[in-house]
Amino acid sequence: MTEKKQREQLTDRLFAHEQPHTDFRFDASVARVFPDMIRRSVPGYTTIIPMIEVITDQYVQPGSNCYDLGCSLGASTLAMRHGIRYDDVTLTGIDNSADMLERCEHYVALDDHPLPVTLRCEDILDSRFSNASVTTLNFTLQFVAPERREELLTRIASATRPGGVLILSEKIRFESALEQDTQTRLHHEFKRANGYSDLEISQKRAAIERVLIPETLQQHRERLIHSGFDQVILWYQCFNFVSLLAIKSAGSQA
Ligand SMILES: C[S@@+](CC[C@H](N)C(=O)[O-])C[C@H]1O[C@@H](n2cnc3c(N)ncnc32)[C@H](O)[C@@H]1O
Ligand SMILES: O=C(O)C(=O)C[C@]1(C(=O)O)C=C[C@@H](O)C=C1
Repeated sequence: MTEKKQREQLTDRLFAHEQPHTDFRFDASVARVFPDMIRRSVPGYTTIIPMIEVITDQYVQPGSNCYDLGCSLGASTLAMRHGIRYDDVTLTGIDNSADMLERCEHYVALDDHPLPVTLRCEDILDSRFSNASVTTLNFTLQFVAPERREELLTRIASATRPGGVLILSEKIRFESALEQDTQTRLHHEFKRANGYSDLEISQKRAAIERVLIPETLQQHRERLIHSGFDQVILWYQCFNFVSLLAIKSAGSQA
């Protein structure tokens, strides 16, 4: 295959032609174009990934476990891997899409680093966590049913050591209708600037509507505290996409 053909195959054109509505799924066709899709769809994604390495480096503890939940193709997993400077730390990536994990294995193998990465195909609602120092949910919680989110965060918080963290990145919504409209318009302009057509933007919007349920910043903050984290810091925002750092203070019970 020519390089041009190869590039075209990896470009997200999944919503380029008019098609009947189906809910968005992380299937083989999405897995194939995912790096291109997420880079062109999520403002700040290309900043957040390298910062996950910086944050991991700051909070990882020797002899602990690190988790990347909803790891997709492993971009956030590999960022964590490069931030881990102890050889007695475990790093586990979990995703319930076999199509995503199959490609993730390939990217992990290509990444030249001595720390082993364990990949597990399972629903994070069924996963067990223990002795955690850094856990990442990079644009994953938004796909979990809202009524199951608190129980998941509570299990993560109670498995987190004192001084450990959760990095939580999410698409958010706004209480104010005016801000919601402005931020949504700016997000769509970002997509347009990245080459998506109006048809692609509107068909993708309809496909994710019932699958990706955004909440407000305040809902996230309050639930993280209620789940057992002691401090929540907004460390990144671009339009309606944010990343939070939830910290278990050094004095709290693990
Ligand atoms: C937007 S992607 C995450 C991107 C990735 N963390 C990164 O930084 O590139 C969301 C991922 O979460 C996974 N996912 C959604 N719900 C899940 C669940 N309940 N259990 C496991 N994985 C889930 C999806 O299969 C998908 O791969
Ligand atoms: O909100 C959108 O338009 C998106 O495309 C966002 C988003 C995400 O935030 O995960 C949704 C699905 C794909 O995984 C890539 C990006």
